[in-house]
Amino acid sequence: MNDVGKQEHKEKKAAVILAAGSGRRMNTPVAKQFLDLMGIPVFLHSVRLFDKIADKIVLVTSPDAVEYCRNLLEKEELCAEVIVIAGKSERFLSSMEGVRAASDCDLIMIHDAARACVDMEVIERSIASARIHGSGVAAVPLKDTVKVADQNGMVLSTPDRSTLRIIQTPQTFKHDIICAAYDHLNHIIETKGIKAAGSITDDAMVVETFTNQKVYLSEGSYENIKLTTPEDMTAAHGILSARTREM
Ligand SMILES: Nc1ccn([C@@H]2O[C@H](COP(=O)(O)OP(=O)(O)OP(=O)(O)O)[C@@H](O)[C@H]2O)c(=O)n1
Ligand SMILES: C[C@](O)(CO)[C@H](O)COP(=O)(O)O
Repeated sequence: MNDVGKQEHKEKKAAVILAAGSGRRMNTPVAKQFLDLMGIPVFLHSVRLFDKIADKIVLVTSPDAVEYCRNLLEKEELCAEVIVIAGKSERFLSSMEGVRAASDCDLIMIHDAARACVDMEVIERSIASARIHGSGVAAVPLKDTVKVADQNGMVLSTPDRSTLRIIQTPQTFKHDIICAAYDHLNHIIETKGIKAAGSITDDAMVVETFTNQKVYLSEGSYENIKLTTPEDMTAAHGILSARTREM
């Protein structure tokens, strides 16, 4: 109870874990989120970690993998409420499904299952930023020089690197912000068709484009790589093995 005698509202946190992609660039017979990484499927690394902090986990996977994931997660001793739902053809559509399923929560953390090396510090910083600013999008400064080039490989310009960030997940938002953003996007798709959505590569972009809310970055980690091409599996194995040795 607080000092005016009202029941304190306990913050409810959801983790939406996106695992419905086809992993085209990994070029393996099994989609990358189901590949073995240190003895367990890639997506399970994120599920186990977010289970330490989330009240609810929404795993979004491909329609033909829903049963497989449900069976696998039933055998895990997870503390959070866990639901497994089917994703869609684009990341932002899978995310929209996940956000809907998590809409009973106050904070919604959206995370790529392909970022299996995320750590708790990154997650906590993303949550802390969302509590203060409404959003916390994990990001790191660029280490390399970036150039804008034309199709012939001729350099057009060199952007000021200090203004650029590499964007990761988790991307955490207060409920009202992310739900309003996806509701607006859904309305546009329903009225104008999917092409009107344009090219959306992350959830922050949905908030930037379809609300007047500012998006805030939180400190990510250079170890929080996205498993995209085959050499990323070797790197992830190295990162996770080093952590196991440190323990
Ligand atoms: N329709 C989609 C596409 C992607 N994702 C998820 O979003 C994350 C980031 O996407 P990306 O790394 O691009 O995965 P894929 O789309 O699977 O990879 P590719 O573009 O190489 O096919 C992944 O965890 C992926 O499973 C999803 O849930 N639904
Ligand atoms: C959301 C994301 O992981 C941020 O880095 C990324 O934009 C999604 O991956 P994609 O390769 O653009 O689908």
